[in-house]
Amino acid sequence: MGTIDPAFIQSLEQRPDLHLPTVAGGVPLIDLSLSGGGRTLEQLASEVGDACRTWGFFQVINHGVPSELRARLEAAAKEFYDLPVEEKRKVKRDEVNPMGYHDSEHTKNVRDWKEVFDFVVKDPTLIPASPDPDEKELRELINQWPQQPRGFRDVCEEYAREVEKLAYRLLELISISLGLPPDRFHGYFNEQQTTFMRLNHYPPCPDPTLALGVGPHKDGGALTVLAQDSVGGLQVRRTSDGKWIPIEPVPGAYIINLGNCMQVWTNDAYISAEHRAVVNTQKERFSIPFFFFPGHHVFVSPLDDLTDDRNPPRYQPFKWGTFFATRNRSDYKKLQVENIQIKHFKKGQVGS
Ligand SMILES: O=C(O)CCC(=O)C(=O)O
Ligand SMILES: [Fe+2]
Repeated sequence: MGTIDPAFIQSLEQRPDLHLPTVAGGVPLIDLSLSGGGRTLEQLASEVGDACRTWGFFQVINHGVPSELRARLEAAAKEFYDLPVEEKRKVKRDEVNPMGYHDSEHTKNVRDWKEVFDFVVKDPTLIPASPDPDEKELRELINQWPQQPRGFRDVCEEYAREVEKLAYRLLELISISLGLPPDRFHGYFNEQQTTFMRLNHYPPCPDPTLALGVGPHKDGGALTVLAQDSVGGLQVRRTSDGKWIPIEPVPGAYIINLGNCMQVWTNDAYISAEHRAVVNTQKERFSIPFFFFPGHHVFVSPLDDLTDDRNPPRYQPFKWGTFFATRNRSDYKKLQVENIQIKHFKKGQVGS
């Protein structure tokens, strides 16, 4: 094994097992098509609900996103990452504007073995000017587009529009599975959403036993729609026993995982599961998440419709914009404090 910069080295307990066995009965694969007539909408929603309760992760097929569009985006991402680093740094993100190219992201204060390109789906996107909970001023997140490869911006925007449709559909299925009206969550998104997309590139790593492509974390928003390529490397921590379980690539499928907001809205009925990505010595790997995030003004708290005296709210309300702005600051550079987490809003367990 080669040597790597100490900034990438994970603590002993976080170092990955690269050869996890495939498990039977892993993360469910759900067919979203109802056209065969085999199932009702309610039955489909109930499959989704079971996956959200047990895993917080599932994969979907027959999802409606054109495979040709996904292939074009994947090709554009590869072309972008093949450019010389000086070219990519022309659209480098900075502390003021977190959109663009970035090659030194930290998850939980250890550097990730990856480079990323981020763009917001609604351009510009408004967020609070600072992470201060009393901040009244807003600022704009604005996309930075590279000159090369040609057509990069168009394919990114076209893809985002298609995946957004899938994200709303999943939100409806989740609502139905909870016994709520299908559009129960829609008002939190619309034109004000802070959704962004990321093109992840994980280069081969000389010592994948020490580093991680992305360290263990939970996604922040409502849900993530993730395209992974055929290389593999994503692992989810199973809540029943804390074991890391690999998510096998299924050609053409999307991985759906719930974020922190959905766990809070459902008062812990549905799980926002921890996950990470391992790297390898041989192959570069690409993945493309769509992070479906509410508007900055949304106060996130357990839904009234899902709580009562017997199931009282487990979280204090928090403002999404403040949570987002705080997260963004802490993954930009190594901080001495833990990144903001929903457990910090859990009633009676502050700091646990
Ligand atoms: O690369 C992957 O499969 C997962 C990426 C991920 O979890 C993230 O970007 O939040
Ligand atoms: Fe993630």
